[in-house]
Amino acid sequence: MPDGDERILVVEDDQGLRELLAEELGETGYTVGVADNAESALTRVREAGADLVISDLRLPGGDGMALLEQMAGLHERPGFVMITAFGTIAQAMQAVKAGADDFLTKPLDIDHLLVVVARVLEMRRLRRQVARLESLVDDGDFHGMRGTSRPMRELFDQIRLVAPAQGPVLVLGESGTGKEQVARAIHAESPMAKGPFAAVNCAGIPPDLFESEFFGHEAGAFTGASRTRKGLFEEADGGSLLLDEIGELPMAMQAKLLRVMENGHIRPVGANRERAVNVRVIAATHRDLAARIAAGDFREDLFYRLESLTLEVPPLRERGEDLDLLAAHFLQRCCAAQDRRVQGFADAAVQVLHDYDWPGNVRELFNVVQRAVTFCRGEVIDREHLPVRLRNHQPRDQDDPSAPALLARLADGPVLPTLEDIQRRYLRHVLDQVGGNKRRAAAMLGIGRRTLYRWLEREGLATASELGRDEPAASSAER
Ligand SMILES: Nc1ncnc2c1ncn2[C@@H]1O[C@H](COP(=O)(O)OP(=O)(O)OP(=O)(O)O)[C@@H](O)[C@H]1O
Repeated sequence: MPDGDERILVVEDDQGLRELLAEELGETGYTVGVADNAESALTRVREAGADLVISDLRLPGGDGMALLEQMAGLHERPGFVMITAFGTIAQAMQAVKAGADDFLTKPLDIDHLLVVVARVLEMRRLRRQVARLESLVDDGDFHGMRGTSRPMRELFDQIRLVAPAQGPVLVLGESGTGKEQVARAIHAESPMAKGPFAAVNCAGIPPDLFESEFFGHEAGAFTGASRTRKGLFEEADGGSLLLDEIGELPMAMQAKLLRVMENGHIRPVGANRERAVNVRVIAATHRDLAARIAAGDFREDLFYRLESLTLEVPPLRERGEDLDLLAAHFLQRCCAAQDRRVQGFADAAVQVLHDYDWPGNVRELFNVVQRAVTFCRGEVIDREHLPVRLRNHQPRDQDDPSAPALLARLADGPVLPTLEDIQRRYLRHVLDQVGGNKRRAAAMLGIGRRTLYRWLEREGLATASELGRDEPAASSAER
């Protein structure tokens, strides 16, 4: 029995038949709309959507076949049942060939009609379910993270590798790249998956509360501690604990954290005994920890304890086709949340999204799509629905007035250099500019560090082992 959620549009110019069909279908439990010509039917489906269209083959203002063709071009194509006159079986077959799900001949047998309607709607539900499941596989859904680009596939492989291993994991990446999602995926792939997952943002804890947040406290341990409270390590016992923004942890807490990670025991504030805990620590940061160490803000010993399993989450601008995939994914999510039916992005909007460099990464993209869905009143997100900062953004090359001058300098000999020559010279130039710092060089070139390593090795500018030595943040998983 239908629950009224399924919407059927009856397109019929014969008023008597139209009303009869609407009544029968309505009484059966469907939500029914009507139209008496092809044009208004199309407008209705575009604006309000429909799960099934039942249309007469002959209609004023365009025939049912043309309507069928137009429906096929819609993003969410409704099911389609064609009504033909008795004795026009050839036309009915033609309609099925053109994509109609079934046909009915006049005079209509209402019981037969209801069986056909139920079957077509059921088929449509199943088709959508299959498409959804296929998209989960094909769209590279890895524990809620979407990505089919090479850097993301590599990241998923690395997560599968580090998850079963013992020991802490360090997750590096710019803000909004999905570090917390990566931590959840590590937990889900690990032997501790059935245990709890706890997360804390170290930047959000007042310094005097750190110890009790991490290790808990006994009742009366300090003013305001009226009851005994478990700390994060006990909450995460048997599972994983994400320490987000680890770079913000005060030095004194870093020493205590290191101790717990080494001996697996905590002592709640005010307790006179230690307790054993079994927690997988996952630390994340967008900070350059090597620079924090150099500035005296981060303990080197803690860093070395954390960095043996390091994962780097690539920035969105290095993920190529994932931008479209994520935009479409967020569009679907936002439409569902706001109960809207926006079909997609106009070419001009896609261009703007691609020209932008996404400093806020995936989180920024989500916010942009959410805002666009709110501002867009029609079916398609266009340029004007995107924020001004995106529309006014100049792609990097045009941005840099020195680029033509630099190119001229690189190519200033009597013979024009090859592209490889230019690449080699440009690499040296960028390395000079950043004082040999490979992390910054990679960021400036807009490529991943491993790609930079490959280039440098190929150009004979360094060997793999040399490259590893001055890069404390490079992971074993990466090399
Ligand atoms: N690959 C992805 N697929 C789908 N959603 C994603 C993906 N990566 C990130 N997100 C979403 O983007 C948002 C930001 O992700 P997350 O909080 O994990 O980033 P973060 O790197 O931890 O951010 P911060 O540095 O600010 O702590 C979340 O809403 C998350 O669900």
